[in-house]
Order: sequence, then C-alpha cells, then structure tokens
Amino acid sequence: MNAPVLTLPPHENSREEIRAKALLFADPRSQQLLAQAELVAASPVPVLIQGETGTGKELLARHLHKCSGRKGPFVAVNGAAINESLAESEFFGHEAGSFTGASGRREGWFEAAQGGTLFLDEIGDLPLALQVKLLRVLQEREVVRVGGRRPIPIDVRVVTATHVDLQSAIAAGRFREDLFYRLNIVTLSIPPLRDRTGDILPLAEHFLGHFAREHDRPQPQLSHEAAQKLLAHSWPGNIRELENTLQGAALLAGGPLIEARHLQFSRRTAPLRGGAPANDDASAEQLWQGIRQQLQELLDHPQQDLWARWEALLLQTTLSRHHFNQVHSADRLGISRHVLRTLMKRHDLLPPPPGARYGAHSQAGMLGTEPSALAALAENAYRE
Ligand SMILES: Nc1ncnc2c1ncn2[C@@H]1O[C@H](COP(=O)(O)OP(=O)(O)OP(=O)(O)O)[C@@H](O)[C@H]1O
Repeated sequence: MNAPVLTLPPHENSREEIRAKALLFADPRSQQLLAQAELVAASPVPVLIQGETGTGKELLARHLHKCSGRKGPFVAVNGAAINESLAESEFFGHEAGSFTGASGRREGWFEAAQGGTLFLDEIGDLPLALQVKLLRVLQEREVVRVGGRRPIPIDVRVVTATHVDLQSAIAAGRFREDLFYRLNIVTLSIPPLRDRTGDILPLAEHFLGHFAREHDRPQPQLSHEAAQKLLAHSWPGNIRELENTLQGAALLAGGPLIEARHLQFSRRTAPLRGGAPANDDASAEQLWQGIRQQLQELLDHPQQDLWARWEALLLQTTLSRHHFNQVHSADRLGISRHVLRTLMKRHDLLPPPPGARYGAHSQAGMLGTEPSALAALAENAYRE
C-alpha cells in the first residue's frame, strides 16, 4: 500500500475483489486461512494479520471488512507513512485552532471509520508515543480530538498488519507489549507465496487476463517451462512480485506465448531454486543490498550466536554447491584451504574419512542432504 490513507465506500464489492477472493484461496493453505478469516469476520475483536510484504494482507483486511456486515467504511492507514508530528490529529482529529495551522475542526481516522473498519498497515512502524494513545482508545472505545475535551464514542473494528515479527520489536523496545496483546486477540498468518504454490498458476492466469484486458489483446499463455520456472521461484516479493514479473514477461514476449526466458525476476529476488544466476557486478551489489536488509532484521531479533550461524551457513552453502570439494570451495570463498579446513572443523563439517560411518546422520542433517549422498561427497572431498 503506497498511499498513506485510502477510504473505500461502505461495502465495497468491486469485481476485482471478488476475483481476487477466488484466486487468493486456490491453495489448501489459503483456503484454510479464508475459513479462519470468515469465522472471525463478524466479531468486533481486533485482528492482527501477519505476512511477508506483498502477500495480500490489505486484500485480506478488506475481505474481513466485507464479511463483517459492518455498515461503515473501510479506512486504510499505513503506519510507515505517518507524519509523526501530525499523527495525533490524523488519528483522533482536532478542534479549530488547537495548533498552528489547524484552521477548522477535523475528524480523525477513527471517526472516519465510524461503524466500519480501521486498517492499520505496518503497525510495527507506529511511533511509541502514538502506541500509548492507540492503546487508550482501544480500551476506552472513545477518542478526544486534539484541543477538544468531549470524548466521542467510537464503534470501529481495528485490523492491523505487520510484516515484521512484533515479538522481536517488543524485545527491542520498539513496540509496546500491552498494545500487542490488545491487537493480537486473533492472528491471521498469510503464508508466503512459496509455501502455497497452488496459488501461483491461478494468480498468474489472473494477472495475464488483467494484462490482456488492459492492453486489449488476447491473453498470453505460459509455456510448460515458464510455468515450471514460476513454480520453482522463491518469490520474496510474493504476489506483488508475481504480478510485476508477469507484466514484464507479457510485454517482453510481445505475442501469445510466454517462455521461460521472458520471465525476469528482479535481481534482489534472484531465484533460490532453478533459473540462471545473475553474474554482473551491479547485480551482485543488489544481492548484497538484499542481504544487508535481511541482516538488519536479523539484528533486531533476539537470537544469539549470530556470527557462528552466519559462518556455518556460508560454509555449508558453499560446500554443498561445490559437492564438498574443498579446493573449489576455498577458492570460491577467497580463503586458503587451510583456513577452510579450520572453519570446517570448528563447525563440525569435516566429512568422515571414506568408509567411516560415524556422525554421517548428524552431518547429513546439517548439510540438508541424505547420509548416502554425504558418503559420496566425502569421497569427493578426499580426492584432489
Ligand atoms: N489473491 C489475489 N488476487 C489478486 N491480486 C492479489 C491477490 N493477493 C494480493 N494481490 C495483489 O498483490 C499486491 C499486494 O497485495 P497487498 O497490498 O494486499 O499486500 P500486502 O501484504 O498488504 O503488502 P505490503 O506488505 O507491501 O503492504 C496488490 O497489488 C494486490 O492487489
């Protein structure tokens, strides 16, 4: 959601939403989520929607509103786009002259959503001072406009969404625990697209249909290889990434058939499984940017042993990639073979000598491979 605020008329029921509903829930995991959402829709209790970016959290919030039977509007606010100095008046409204620039009386978002749903996206980004006030409103079920005295009763269903782990934000002192419990009475977790692959092709069809209507041309079809490539991609940008990828592919194909080569995943989101890796300096730099971003999130996490896990992951991934060949792995990492072996020893990654059986299961587990495959890798490791 880019715009900070979007207000829909009561009971918005557009064709796009109906189509989206049918598509969003094609995979059994999505259908289970839909059933949960519909069970809680009619109750006024707050709902927290968790999911990676682009998984359709806002769409699900709208669906909850539609199924709630509430007659008021759906008002969406993006916590990350809130101007901190104006936030209080934006949320709770203000009376005329209550601060410089407040020329007239204004309703806040809570009053605008009266009788309906207030959707607060990126709730983890809400400034702490505002979190206190939000908690009070949720408890008292009334707002007082800035510069006003009169409490105004509100009947608003609050739905929040986050792509970050709020528990870690609480541990880091960036999110109030009391507010978390107040918002988290029901949690709906939207799985990432890579975990509900049954949605990928129906969504792809949907987006290609949309593209065809928009460009007034026949709907392009996916070749078998293109469909396989879509299914194999890890989709870190989820449905938004799928939508953009297909739009680009349809344009590149320029005709009725989309082939695998027309599918260009954004560099930051290079495929984890299958697909050709990008190999120029600029794309490597973008991959580093992606890693840097993920590291930021990891650093916010209370997890310990970050260095050891990082080192072990780099070693395991490189060794697996090079079939456990130490010369190639050391070369790829830019370290000597001696250093590589020291690190492997530290992480208990030295393979058993050929023929030895001990430890094979635990090592296979660490490398994500079968013990028999590990034995073959071990043979390779000692052959130089
Ligand atoms: N089932 C679906 N059918 C069609 N389009 C969908 C579906 N689910 C999501 N989308 C589209 O994917 C995009 C991302 O959806 P949405 O904005 O709801 O995700 P989000 O999780 O709220 O994203 P963010 O975390 O960035 O706020 C939107 O363009 C939305 O219309």
